[in-house]
Amino acid sequence: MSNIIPPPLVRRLGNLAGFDTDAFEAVHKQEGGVTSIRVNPDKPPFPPSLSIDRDPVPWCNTGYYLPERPVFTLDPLFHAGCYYVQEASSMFIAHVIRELALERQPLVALDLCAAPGGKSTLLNTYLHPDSLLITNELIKSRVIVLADNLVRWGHSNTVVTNNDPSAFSRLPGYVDLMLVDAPCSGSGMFRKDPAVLNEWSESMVQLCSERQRRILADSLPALKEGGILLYSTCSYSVEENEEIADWLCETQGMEPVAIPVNDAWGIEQTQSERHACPCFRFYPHRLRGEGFFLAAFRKVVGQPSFDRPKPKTERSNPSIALENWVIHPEKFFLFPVGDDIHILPNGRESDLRILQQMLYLRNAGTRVGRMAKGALVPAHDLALSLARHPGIPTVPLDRAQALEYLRKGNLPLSVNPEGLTGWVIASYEGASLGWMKMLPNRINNYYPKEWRILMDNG
Ligand SMILES: C[S@@+](CC[C@H](N)C(=O)[O-])C[C@H]1O[C@@H](n2cnc3c(N)ncnc32)[C@H](O)[C@@H]1O
Repeated sequence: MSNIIPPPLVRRLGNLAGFDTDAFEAVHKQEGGVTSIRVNPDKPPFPPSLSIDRDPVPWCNTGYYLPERPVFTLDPLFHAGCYYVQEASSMFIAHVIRELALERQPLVALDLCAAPGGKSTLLNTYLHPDSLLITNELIKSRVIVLADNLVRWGHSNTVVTNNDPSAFSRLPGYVDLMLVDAPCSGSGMFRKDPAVLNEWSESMVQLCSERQRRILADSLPALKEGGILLYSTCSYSVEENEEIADWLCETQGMEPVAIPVNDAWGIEQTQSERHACPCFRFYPHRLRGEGFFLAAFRKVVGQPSFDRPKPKTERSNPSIALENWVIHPEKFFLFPVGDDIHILPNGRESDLRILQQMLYLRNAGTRVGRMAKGALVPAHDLALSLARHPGIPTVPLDRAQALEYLRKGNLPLSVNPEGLTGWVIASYEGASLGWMKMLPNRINNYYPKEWRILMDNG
């Protein structure tokens, strides 16, 4: 495996103001990259199991660098959605949201290329809690991972879709905020994943640039006039970055949006050639993070908007009592998906109907469970949801027991000294891992078999 940065890429980057070829090449020869996590502020606890040296990511107040890379699979809090392992540069989106005051009011947001969910979970945390997040992934196998990661993160105001970007043109002017974290040639990941180096070529950059334009042109009708587009890649190539920024201004009715940043962070600010769009480049020799690019835009062209049907009066379905399962059930409406009951925050019923008509939905809101013999059989998703009722009995497990639970193993009756019966939450350091059913002579482990960990303690 070669660790030599392709000369055509270095030559091209060498022409950019502020680019230091020697430092860039030197950092790619160093062993190991940077490990960072973003904690979930809505879930306890701040992960004590990770020796976080409390070295924060400068542009994201929930991001932290770790001194080394632990085996995350063996940390129960990782499975509980208490944090997400995310490359630090990508967390810049938290800063962008705050600088553009996007968290001030509820938005309809679309994360178009979303799997595995790093930026969607970030949007869940940073957008106004009454927002609706539509998180989309084209590739079927990847949308499963995306949906699982969002279940772990625990927010109920999210709809996961599995569509080609062109499907969103059926929803003209529907969204206030669109994030396009586009598939790219991946040069920003050379240090983290040297295998990407062998796949890189100039023709691949060209292909990616064409695909990025296609993805944007196909989906941008969904952004309303005045709406914000965040465009990002993990490529260093100007063809996939600044040139796309100029193309957006020239052909898609977008104007650039400036974002103030702290110079001490080491983020390189460039301008696109023709429209002087402010662009942000993250270089691993300038800061603790991998290669990343972001630019922000506002739609200024007139955009016909989707004719939304008048919302019907929305109310919870009184025939199913969720009082003991869901906190503030009056804030949600219920809807069936097959045999399952899901909840979505009130006020989003018409959005759900529209999205169900126009798109293929992989998940919507929080799956609460299904009725059997007049009682609710709770879904795993509810166990990880922020909407779960805090009064549900909990059985605290130590680390070894928690890992046994996550392997879907058998737990001894001794974990239940209080003799609880029925459905209980298996918890670790205050965080919910999933359901157990306490029977007089045994404990049934309801951890989903497709989620179970296959690793030994190591
Ligand atoms: C850079 S990754 C997204 C990473 C994600 N935003 C995150 O933060 O975790 C780009 C995604 O685009 C998807 N993709 C690939 N080809 C695509 C296409 N033609 N249209 C839309 N998305 C595509 C890939 O499957 C991949 O999940």
